[in-house]
Amino acid sequence: METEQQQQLWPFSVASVVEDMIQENIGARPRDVDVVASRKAEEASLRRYEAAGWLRKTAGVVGGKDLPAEPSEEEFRLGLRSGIILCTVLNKVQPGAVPKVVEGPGDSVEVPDGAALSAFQYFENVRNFLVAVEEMGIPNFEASDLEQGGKSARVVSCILALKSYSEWKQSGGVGTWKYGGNLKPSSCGGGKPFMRKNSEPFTSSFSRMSSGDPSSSFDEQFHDLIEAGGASRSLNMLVRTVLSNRKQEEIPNIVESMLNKVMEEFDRRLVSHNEQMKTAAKDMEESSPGMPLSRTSSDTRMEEDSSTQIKTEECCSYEGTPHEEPRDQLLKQQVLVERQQKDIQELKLTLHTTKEGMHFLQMKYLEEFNNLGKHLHGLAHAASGYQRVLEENRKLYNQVQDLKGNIRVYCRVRPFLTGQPNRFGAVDRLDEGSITIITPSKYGKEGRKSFSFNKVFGPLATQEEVFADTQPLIRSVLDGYNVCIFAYGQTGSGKTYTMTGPKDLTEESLGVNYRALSDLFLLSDQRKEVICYDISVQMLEIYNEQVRDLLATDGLNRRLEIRNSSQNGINVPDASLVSVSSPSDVLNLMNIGQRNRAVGATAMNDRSSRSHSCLTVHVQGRDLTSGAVLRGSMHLVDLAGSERVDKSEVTGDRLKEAQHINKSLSALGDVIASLAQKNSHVPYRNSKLTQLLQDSLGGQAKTLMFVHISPEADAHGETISTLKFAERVATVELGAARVNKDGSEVKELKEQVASLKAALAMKEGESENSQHSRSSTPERLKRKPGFAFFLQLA
Ligand SMILES: Nc1ncnc2c1ncn2[C@@H]1O[C@H](COP(=O)(O)OP(=O)(O)OP(=O)(O)O)[C@@H](O)[C@H]1O
Repeated sequence: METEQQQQLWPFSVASVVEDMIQENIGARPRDVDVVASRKAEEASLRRYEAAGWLRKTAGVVGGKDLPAEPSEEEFRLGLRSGIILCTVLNKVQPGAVPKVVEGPGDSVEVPDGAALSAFQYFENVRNFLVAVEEMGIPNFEASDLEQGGKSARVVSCILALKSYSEWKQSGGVGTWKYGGNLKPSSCGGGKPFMRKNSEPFTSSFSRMSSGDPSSSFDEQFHDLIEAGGASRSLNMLVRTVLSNRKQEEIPNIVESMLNKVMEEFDRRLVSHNEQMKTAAKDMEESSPGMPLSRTSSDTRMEEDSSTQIKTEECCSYEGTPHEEPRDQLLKQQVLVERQQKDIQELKLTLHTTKEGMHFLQMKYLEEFNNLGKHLHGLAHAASGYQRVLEENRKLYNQVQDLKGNIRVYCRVRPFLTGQPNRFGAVDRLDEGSITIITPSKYGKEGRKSFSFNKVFGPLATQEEVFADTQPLIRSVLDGYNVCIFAYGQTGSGKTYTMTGPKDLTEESLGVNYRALSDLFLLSDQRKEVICYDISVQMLEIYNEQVRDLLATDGLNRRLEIRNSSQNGINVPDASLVSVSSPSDVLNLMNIGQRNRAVGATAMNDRSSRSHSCLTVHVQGRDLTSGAVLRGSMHLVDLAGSERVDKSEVTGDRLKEAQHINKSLSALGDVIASLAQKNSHVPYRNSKLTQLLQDSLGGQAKTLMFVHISPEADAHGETISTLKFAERVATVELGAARVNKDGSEVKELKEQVASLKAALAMKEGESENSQHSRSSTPERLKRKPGFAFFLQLA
């Protein structure tokens, strides 16, 4: 029972430790045991035959008995049991060593009572022999070795030692006789041949075992020892095999060292086991902090119990001498079992508490998970709400843009160019929303004509101011709307300046194109957490009603087809589409495009363009939350010069170019006017220009046109025709905007009435000071607000 409990508590047993130790330190392995045993048996036989042969030769026929030449162990033992042969031989070697040999009944000797000599009488022979041999310093044996089950090997050793002594003596007996070079007769006297060092408790106990019962052999004692520790028979065999290989006199030291190693190993394993127990207990405590585990005390008890168990085990296994009362041992075992049971109960309780703790924690986690889930749900709801608000915001923003008018026309007056004579200007007056042009009179009297726009920019307006009204539309592009920005005007009126900038660009002089794209990249970057944008660019030219790719790198000037209503908003799929990620990318592309643009000389401006150029920016945004895709585009169109062509001046190619330009500009005007009037039919197909921009004009699209005016007086004609074109577009749209803007309509009407009154009053004054009115400085114009309304209404 003790052994079972030990095995339950400890992951090893005394037997396993001994077995491991023997295998590790002595090197005997179970599979070697058979080989070793048979070799040993063979050697033992040979030694026995040698001893028997020498005895036969020396003693001859003694007492009617003779030893077989090659006796078995049993025959050998029986032959010598009477001690007669032994004493006879000894007396021959050392005459008088055994003064009186008790003879056995033989042919020549009559036993008086007819019975065999008693065992006691024979024992006298053996004892006399052993005493004599001992006195001679020859290793002897136990009398019991001649009995059944005794060890004949020691008897053989003794006889062979005697033989060696005899030979030494026969050879003259010079020097000190030594048997095998390791016999120390003096240390083996007193009938206690197995003296051991007594340095440790365990070895002392073993010594006591050895000396306490002389009749018990080492093997029996060791067997007992191992059995007490729960050893198996195989272990016993293993130890026997290891020891039988040794000389008798070596065995005590071997056993001692072996057992020392066993003890060391046992201690080492106990320490490591205790460490493991401690670590496991620590892990348990860490896994359930705050639990009422009285672990420290439990641990301490465990350690105490462990040490108790070590002591008990030592006691039972090694100190269990025959002197110790079995009752005490039983009591100790009972105490041990009780303690272990108590510990098991405690462990069970701890386990139960831990389980409950875990259950509690599980419930708590579940509750927290649920709360988190609710939070997450709320957040998701809020996020979708935020998305809805964003979407709403987008719509409202673009509605505001709509209210401002989907088609907006701005007028920009170029300053007088440096070096040009500052002749009488064509512009009589301009204010924020209108411009008045001096019209040459048929009858020599000047007239005035005024035009209204969403905004009028004077000669001093900066590029930044001009762009300011364009800026809101950039956001619309990112919201998925299409935007068209046109620069309209006669050659040299400043179209390229507005759209691109002057030849030598500075930060201030950067045109609408660059600024629009800069804003586009800036806004897309600001939204990158919400929407991921891809921005790519195409640059096309329409020259003589043919569409060409200005970014073509193969040098081929292919004519491209326009395909409307494409899925991805790209109407000219064969044109180069270049992905861009910064304004400078776009600037480089614009430079390439500009170089490729067809430029022809005209009488008015040697670098004026006779083609429409269109920089198209395609924007595709993917909402990172919903995955929804938005597509918007922005066309930045630098139109060809709008001047009328005097057939007498240009012919041939120039004339052809001019006709195409006029036709396409007129088609553009028709389309915009139709859209503004919300006509059911919009004549997109009348020109390549309107075809190209079909998807970006009308509907939700926003159109912005910069109408450019040259201030020179000799540009009267062109200016008037330009303004008429612009007026056609702008007036319709402005009217529509007024009707649409319900809230502001009354206010605007009131303003109109006020302006009308003011204009009437001024008209009266003007007729009086007609001379003064000829001056056309902007300052003067600005002093007369409302004049534009008057003229427009007139
Ligand atoms: N607002 C302005 N301020 C200063 N200079 C200007 C302005 N507008 C135009 N210019 C200058 O006037 C000249 C003609 O302008 P620009 O080339 O832009 O005209 P355009 O209408 O594009 O002509 P074309 O139709 O031939 O391309 C250029 O030298 C330009 O730098």
